[in-house]
Amino acid sequence: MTATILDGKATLATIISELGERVAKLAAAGRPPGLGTVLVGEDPGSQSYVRAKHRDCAKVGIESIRRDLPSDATQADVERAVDELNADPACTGYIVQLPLPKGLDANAVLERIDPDKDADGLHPTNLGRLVLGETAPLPCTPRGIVELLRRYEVPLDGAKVTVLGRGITVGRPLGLLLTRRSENATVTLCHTGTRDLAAEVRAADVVVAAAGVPGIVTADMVKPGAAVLDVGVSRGPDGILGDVAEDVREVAGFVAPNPGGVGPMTRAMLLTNVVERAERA
Ligand SMILES: Nc1nc(=O)c2c([nH]1)NC[C@@H]1CN(c3ccc(C(=O)N[C@@H](CCC(=O)O)C(=O)O)cc3)C=[N+]21
Ligand SMILES: [Mg+2]
Repeated sequence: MTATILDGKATLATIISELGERVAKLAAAGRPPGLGTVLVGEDPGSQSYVRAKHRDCAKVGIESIRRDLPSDATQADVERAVDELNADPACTGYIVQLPLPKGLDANAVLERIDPDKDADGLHPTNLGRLVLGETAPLPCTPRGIVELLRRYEVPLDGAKVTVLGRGITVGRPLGLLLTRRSENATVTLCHTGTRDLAAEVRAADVVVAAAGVPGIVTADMVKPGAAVLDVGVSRGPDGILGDVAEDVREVAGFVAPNPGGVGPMTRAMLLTNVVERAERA
């Protein structure tokens, strides 16, 4: 058996064309959506993600507003950039690219974002709304994972999902999304304290690997036919290394590769959040 590829890159292209009409409507009504990004420092990975996000915006017709700050920017400098985007009517949604350089207080920055312009869904108010089941912008990577599974008709209702990683951008909010009544999955959230990771993965119909440990999910751990989504990003000398070993696709029913799987879906959901923010503004 060889797995069906969950092609995030192709799905991003589809979503970009779907969003075009909504963006045109907003522009015609005099309310064009605009995505802001705040990038601090010179990390090549972060720079390349931010570049890609603005390239996507150009394809959909979303205006781009970039605030690039040097790596020695102070907390006050970053907060000033946030205040400016909060006040800028051309910016309907924005993100602060994480991680911030050492010494900056990311939580204080996230809390300063206007929750109505929070395109990442990472403001504490919006995470709280997610917990409460209220409408809110959803974190992009978890939303992208759910959307990718939906488009490939991978069933979630009643499914056992094992998530590796409890970080605030992926694992923890993903557990909240998947256990909503609309998804109805049973979620096991694994982390460095998990006693028998292989057993937790082996029990799963869907595995989401966001541990950041190259090759931590191996073929012998995967239930035949399961869906395995690789969200791990480690940078090796030859490029991105995912969490999922190459031979998993001989056992799995579906594989979201890395690159080409969940990463582009994260960008697709950022665009979707920005359009939704503009529609609600
Ligand atoms: N405030 C904030 N929001 C984020 O959503 C956020 C963030 N900070 N910090 C970093 C992570 C990571 N992330 C990715 C986005 C796109 C790809 C992506 O498009 N990857 C391509 C390849 C990209 C490449 O080759 O460098 C792919 O997987 O095919 C990956 C990862 C968003 N993040
Ligand atoms: Mg994200």
